[in-house]
Amino acid sequence: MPESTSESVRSPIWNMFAKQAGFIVALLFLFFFGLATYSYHPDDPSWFYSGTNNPIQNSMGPAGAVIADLTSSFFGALFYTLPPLFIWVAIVLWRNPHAMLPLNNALLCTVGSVLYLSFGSVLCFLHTVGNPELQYGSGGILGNGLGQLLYGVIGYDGSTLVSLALVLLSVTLLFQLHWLSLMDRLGEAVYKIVINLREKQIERRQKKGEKSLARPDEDGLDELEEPEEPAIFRKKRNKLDSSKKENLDKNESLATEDEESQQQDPLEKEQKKESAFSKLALPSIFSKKKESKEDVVEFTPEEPDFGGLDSLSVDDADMEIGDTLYIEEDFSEVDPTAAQKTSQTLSDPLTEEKAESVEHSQITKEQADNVLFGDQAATTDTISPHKPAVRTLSEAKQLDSLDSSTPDSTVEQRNEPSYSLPDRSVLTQPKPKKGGYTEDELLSLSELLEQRLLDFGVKVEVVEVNPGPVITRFEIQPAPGIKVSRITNLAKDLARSLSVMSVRVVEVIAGKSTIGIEIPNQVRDTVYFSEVINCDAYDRSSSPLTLSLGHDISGEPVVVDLAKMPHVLVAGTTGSGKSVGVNAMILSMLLKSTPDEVRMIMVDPKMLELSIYEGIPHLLTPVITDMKDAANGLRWSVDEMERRYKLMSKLGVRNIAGYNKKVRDAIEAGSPIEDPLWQPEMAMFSEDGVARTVPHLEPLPYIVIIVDEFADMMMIVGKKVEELIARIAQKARAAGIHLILATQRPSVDVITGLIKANIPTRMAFQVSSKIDSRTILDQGGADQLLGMGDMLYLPAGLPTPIRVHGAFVSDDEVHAVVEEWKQRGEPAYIEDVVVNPEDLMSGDDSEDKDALYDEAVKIVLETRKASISSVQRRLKIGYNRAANLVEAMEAAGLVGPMGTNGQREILIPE
Ligand SMILES: Nc1ncnc2c1ncn2[C@@H]1O[C@H](COP(=O)(O)OP(=O)(O)OP(=O)(O)O)[C@@H](O)[C@H]1O
Repeated sequence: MPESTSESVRSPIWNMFAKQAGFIVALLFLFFFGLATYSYHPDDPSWFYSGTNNPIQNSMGPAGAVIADLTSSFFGALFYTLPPLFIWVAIVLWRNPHAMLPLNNALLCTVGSVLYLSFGSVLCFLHTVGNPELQYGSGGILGNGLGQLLYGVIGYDGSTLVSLALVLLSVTLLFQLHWLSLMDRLGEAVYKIVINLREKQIERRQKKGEKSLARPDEDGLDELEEPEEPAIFRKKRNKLDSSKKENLDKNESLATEDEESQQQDPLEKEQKKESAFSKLALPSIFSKKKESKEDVVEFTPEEPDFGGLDSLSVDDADMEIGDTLYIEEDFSEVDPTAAQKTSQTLSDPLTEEKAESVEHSQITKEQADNVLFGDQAATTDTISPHKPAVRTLSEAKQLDSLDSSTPDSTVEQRNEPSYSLPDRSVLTQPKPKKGGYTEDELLSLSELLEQRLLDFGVKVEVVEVNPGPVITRFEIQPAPGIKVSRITNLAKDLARSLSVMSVRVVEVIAGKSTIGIEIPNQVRDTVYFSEVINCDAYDRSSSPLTLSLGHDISGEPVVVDLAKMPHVLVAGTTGSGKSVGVNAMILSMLLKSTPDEVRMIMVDPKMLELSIYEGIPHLLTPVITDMKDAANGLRWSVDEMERRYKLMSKLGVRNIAGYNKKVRDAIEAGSPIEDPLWQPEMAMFSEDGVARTVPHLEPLPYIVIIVDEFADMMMIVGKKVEELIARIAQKARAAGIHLILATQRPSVDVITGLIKANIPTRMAFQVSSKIDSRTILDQGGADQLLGMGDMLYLPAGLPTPIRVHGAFVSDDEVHAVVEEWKQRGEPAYIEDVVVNPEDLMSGDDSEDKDALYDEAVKIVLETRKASISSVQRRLKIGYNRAANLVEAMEAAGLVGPMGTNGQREILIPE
C-alpha cells in the first residue's frame, strides 16, 4: 500500500520530467535535421556518393551530409520542406492532443505526411519543381517511381490531378483545415485590409485639404464612404440582426404578457378564482350548469375537408381579411377614435404596422370561426381590443352610406351598395321565457331518472344537469361495465316511465366520459327568429351566407356559414319544421346580404312555401314550381359554374372571393378588367347596329339554390337531377354556388349515396323511425326529436350532431321582409335559367342536343352567317347556349372553325 502511494505521487513528476526531456531531444533533432538539410551540398560524400576530396560543407558534418543526401535522394526537391513539416507535426502532437476529426492526431499526421511526401514528390517529378540537378531529379526516388507508375495508368493530366487532390487532402489532414471557414477568414482579412487602405487614403486626402470633400461625387468619395459590404459579412450581420430582433420581440411579448397579467382587473382575477373554486368545491349538479356553454364550444365544428377545393378556404379567409382592413380604413374616416388609431399606426414604423395588420387578420379569422358557432364569451373577449377590425357588414354599410355623403373623391369612386338592408324591427319581438324546471324539480327529476334506470337494471349517477329552453340534458355516469347501447335501447321505456314525450340518449359527449339524457321541458319556450338574428355571432360574421339556425340546448345562438358547409341537406317528416327552418335560413341571408352579394334560385314544387318570396330582387328567376324548369335551372347552374371556373382560371384566382376582390380592386383602381371570355365576333352584331366594345368584369354574387322538396324533382326528372346535383355539389363551392336541399322523404331513393357523398352537411328534423334518421345522419337520434323545429345539425366532418332548437319564423315575418325587399328593387331575371326543359326530359340520345339546334341551323343557313351573337339575338338565348349551338354546328361539319377575322365559313352550299 505505501509503495503504491509513493508511486502515484512520483509518477506525475516523472511524467513531467520525461515530457520535458522528450521535448529537448525532439528540438535537438529538429535543429540538427534542419541545419543538415539546408546546408546540403551535392559534392559532400554520402551514402550513394563518395564525394570529392574537398572538405565536407554540410554544417552537421558527415552525419548531416549523409542524412541530407538520403532525404534529397528519396524525396527529391521536397526534402527542403521536411524540417518545417516535422516541426508542424511536433507542434500538433504537442499542443492538440485531441484532434478535431474523429481520428487519433498521430494517425492524422502520419497519413497526412505520407500523402504529402508521396504525391508532393510526384508533382515535383511531373512538373520538375525545384532543383532538377538533385541526384535522382526533382522528384527523388519516391517521386520517380510513383510518378511513372501513375503516368502509366492515368496519364500525365490524370496523375497531376490525382496528386494535386491528394496533396490537398494531406494539407487538410495535417492542418485539420475547414476550407469554408478558411475562405471566410481570408475574405474577412482581405476586406479589413481594403477598408484600412481606403480609410488611410481618405485620411491622407483630408490632410492634404483637397476639395474632394466638398465635391465627393467627383472624386468618388461617396463610394469610398460606403464600401459595399461583402456578401459573407452582410449575411452574418443580417443573421445577427434578426436573432437580436427575435430576442427583442420575445422579450417584448413576454413583457406585454406580464403587463397584461399585472393589469388584469382584480375583480376579474377574483372571479376566475371563484369559478375555479366552484368547480372544485361544488360538485353539485347545479354548479355545473355554468359549464354548459363550454359543452357547446366542444362541438365547434371544423371546416369540412373537400380534397383539393378545401384548400381554397384560405383564400376565403384572405378575402375576409381584405374586407376587414378595408372597413377599418373607412372607419378611420368617420370615427375619430379609429382615425386616431390609424394615425397612430401610420406614425409607427412600417414593420409594426404590418405586424399589427397581420395580427388583426389572424384575429378576424379566429373570431369568425368562433363567432359562427355562438361562442360569445370567446368572441367578445378577443374582439374588443380590435373592434374596428371586425365591423359587421351592416355597420360597414352604415359607414359606407356615411362615407358617400362626404365630398372625398376617393370615397365616391368606391362601389356603393345599391341596396340598403331591411330593418330588423319588422321581426316579431320575443316573448318573456316561461322557463324550464325549477331547481327542486331538477333535483327530484334527476333522482327519478336514476331510480327509473335502476328499475331497468341500469345503475347510473346523475353528475351534471344542463337546463335549456326546450330540453334539459342530464349527464349520467353509468356504473362500471354498463354498455351505452343498453341505455340507448331504453329511450322509449324511459320516456314512458318519466311521462314525457320522448327521451334522447346522447351516447358520446365530446371530451367527457358521461352519457347525456335529454328530457323535454314541461313548458317549451319558443325560439324567436329575432333572438337568434340579434346576436353578436350573426352580426360579426362577414360572410353574406351567414345563417342563424336557432338556439343550442343551453340557449346559445347557433350561427353557421353556408359558404363553408358548402351545401346542406335538410330532411324531416312532414310538420317537423323544415319549411320554417328553410325560411329562417333564407331570412338570415335576406337580412345580411343585398342582391349584389347573393342571388337565389328557389324551387317550390308544393307552390306554397317559397312562392311567398316571388318578386324579391335576389331571385335569378321566378320561383320555380315546375320540376322540368327546376332541372333546367340546375343545368344552368352547372353552366354558370363552368363559366365562373373559366373566369377564375383566366384571372388566376382560386375562388369567388379572390375573383371579386381582384375585380373590385381593378374597378377601384380605375382600370376594370376586360372579360377574358369575350369573343371578337360579339362586337359585330349589336342589337342597335352599334359595334360592341369588350365588356368589363363585374363582381359575381353568390348563388344559392334552394329546393323545398327535391324528392319530387328526383321522381319527375329522374337520374339526371341526381347527377346535376352531384356535379354542383362537387365543384361549385369555389364558384360560390351553394345548395339547400330539403325533403320530407328521407328514403334512400331520394337521399341517394351519390347525394350523401357530395353533401356533407345535414340537418335532420324529427323523423318517424331510426332508419330514416340513419338515412339522413348515418346514425339514430332524429327519431327522438320533439318536432316543431327541433333538429340535429351535423356539420361536415363532425361525428356527432349538435341539437339545435330551430328559430320560429312566422309567415308575417317572411311577408314583412319580402315586402321590404320588393320596395327596394325589382328582380333582374335571367331567362336562360329555365328555358329548354325538353332536353332533360327526353331520352338519353337527345340529352346533349339542344332543342333549338335545328332552328339555329336554319338561321345560320338563311343568313349565311355563323355568328354566335346573331344566333343569340335571333333565338333570344344566352351567349353560352348560342356558343354551344354554333360549336355543335362546327362539330357536325355545317360551319368551319372561326377564322382570324372572327368569321366562320358556311360549309353547306346555298
Ligand atoms: N322553430 C319552431 N318553433 C315553433 N314551432 C315551429 C317551429 N318550426 C315549426 N313549427 C311549427 O310546426 C309547424 C310545421 O312546420 P313546417 O311547416 O315548417 O313543417 P314542414 O316540415 O315543412 O312540414 P311540411 O313538409 O308538411 O311542409 C308550423 O306550422 C309551426 O307551427
